[in-house]
Amino acid sequence: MNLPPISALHTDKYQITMMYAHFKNKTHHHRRAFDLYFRSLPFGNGYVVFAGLERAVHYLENLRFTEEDIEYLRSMNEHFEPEFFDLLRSFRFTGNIHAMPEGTIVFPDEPLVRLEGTVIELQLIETALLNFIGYQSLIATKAARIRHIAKDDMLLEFGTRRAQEMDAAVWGARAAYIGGFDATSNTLAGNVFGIPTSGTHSHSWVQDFDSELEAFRAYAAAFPDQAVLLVDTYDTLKSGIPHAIQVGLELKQQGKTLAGIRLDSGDLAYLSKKARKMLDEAGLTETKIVASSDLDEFTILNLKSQGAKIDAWGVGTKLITAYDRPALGAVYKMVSRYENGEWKPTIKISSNPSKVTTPGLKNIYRIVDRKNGKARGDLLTLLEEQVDESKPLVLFHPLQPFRRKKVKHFRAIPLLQPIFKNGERVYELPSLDEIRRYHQQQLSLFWEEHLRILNPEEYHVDLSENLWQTKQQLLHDIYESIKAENGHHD
Ligand SMILES: Nc1ncnc2c1ncn2[C@@H]1O[C@H](COP(=O)(O)OP(=O)(O)OP(=O)(O)O)[C@@H](O)[C@H]1O
Ligand SMILES: O=P(O)(O)OC[C@H]1O[C@H](OP(=O)(O)OP(=O)(O)O)[C@H](O)[C@@H]1O
Ligand SMILES: O=C(O)c1cccnc1
Repeated sequence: MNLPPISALHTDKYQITMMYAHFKNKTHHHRRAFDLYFRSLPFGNGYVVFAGLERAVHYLENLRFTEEDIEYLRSMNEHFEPEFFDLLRSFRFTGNIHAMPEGTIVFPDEPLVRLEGTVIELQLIETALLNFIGYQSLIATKAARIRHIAKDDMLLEFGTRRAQEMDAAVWGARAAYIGGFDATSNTLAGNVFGIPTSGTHSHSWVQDFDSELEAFRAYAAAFPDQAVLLVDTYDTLKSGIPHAIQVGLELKQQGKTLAGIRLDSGDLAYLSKKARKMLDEAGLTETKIVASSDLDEFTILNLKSQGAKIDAWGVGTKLITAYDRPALGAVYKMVSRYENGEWKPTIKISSNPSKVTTPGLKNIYRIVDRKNGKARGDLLTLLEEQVDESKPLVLFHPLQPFRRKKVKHFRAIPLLQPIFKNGERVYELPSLDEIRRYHQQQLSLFWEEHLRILNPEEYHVDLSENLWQTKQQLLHDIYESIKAENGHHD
């Protein structure tokens, strides 16, 4: 894979201003820890498919300020002193990162990435990591929803022309593949990531000839055995399908097969049923029916319920733009400060209890029932805690701690993997096909109740007793200190 390096300037200006203010304050080397996570599930789905790590790794491994970047920053603000630029010249990512492998099924408020490092490096990279992971996870999740409905049908990603620019098309194609699509129409994504590609032809091919039949013949001559003919340019039932059948029969005489037809407008259920019947009656039983036209998981579900005879679905706009939820809303919050030789948890308080951060360096375990192999819940713990699999585990809802359940005979599977240690990558990036397989294995851990696309059952992410106590103590200490300060002022 040959990807261009990503500029260190791919960040928000406030990261640079904070870096400078830390430099002036002589606190730039202070060590901090952050968590990257999201707070609410997109599309009404029951889970998110984690994606974006590979791009994040590539970014972090190559993160440098070039002389040109430095020149630009010099022109940006007259306060920046030359010694700050020396710091940027020697800048390298030196931190520790743990993250979920791509393809993992993840839930709100779980650290998807846990980072430790100097405060300035962790500030600098926040924006890019949220950018990559937020978008790619969103598309992988949308793709997984569509896969859930399509079952074993072929799914083709057609979104590039409607995507929010080039990176979204290319990395979106990769995310869609992770989420379960079979192929992409984007040949760059095919080349860079090794994703299978697929292509039919457009209406312009048909318009380019004096007749539809001539157009179909010419296309089939170029790709005997692979041609998928678009049948809706003029009249699907009266012209497109009969012409495709004529070409299919001509191919048959040469010992070849018309691979498929594509329906791109009209009543896809009605037309596909008619088309299947016409093709079968002509003896073209192997010719597949591809459909496209503003599809998403709901339309596909509906078409299937109408008995549509569609073998392959081409999905563009609504997948690649995450049409019904254009951002995951991932966040990156400081969770701990290293002071006087130890980590001290920090918290961000909000009037909305679900937005109060969970402090400290944490691990996350998937609690899996040993008998049926199904996940019972995820458990966030403090880093130093061990989960003892030989004893019953009490899980409770962090916002409603009186709701408790006891779990026995379980495995506690740690989800965060070491990715960088002191700036060195310690993680071997899996191949895309390994990621896809891992994603499928992940899905098999969950009951269908959590996987259905409409009103899924909530999957629980709980805090260990110790972590919950730490959070309550910190909240208590902060409110006490605010009270004390207000007392002084009164
Ligand atoms: N049987 C069906 N049931 C439910 N939705 C359908 C059915 N057939 C097609 N659709 C969907 O209805 C929408 C029709 O889109 P639209 O009104 O733009 O017309 P079109 O048939 O695509 O024609 P054109 O491309 O010529 O504008 C698409 O989202 C398509 O996927
Ligand atoms: O509907 P989407 O899910 O976004 O899928 C992509 C659409 O892009 C193409 O149409 P377009 O009109 O751009 O080109 P065409 O001339 O090939 O029909 C294709 O025929 C699909 O309808
Ligand atoms: O191959 C196709 O049919 C295709 C590709 C991209 C967009 N629409 C259709």
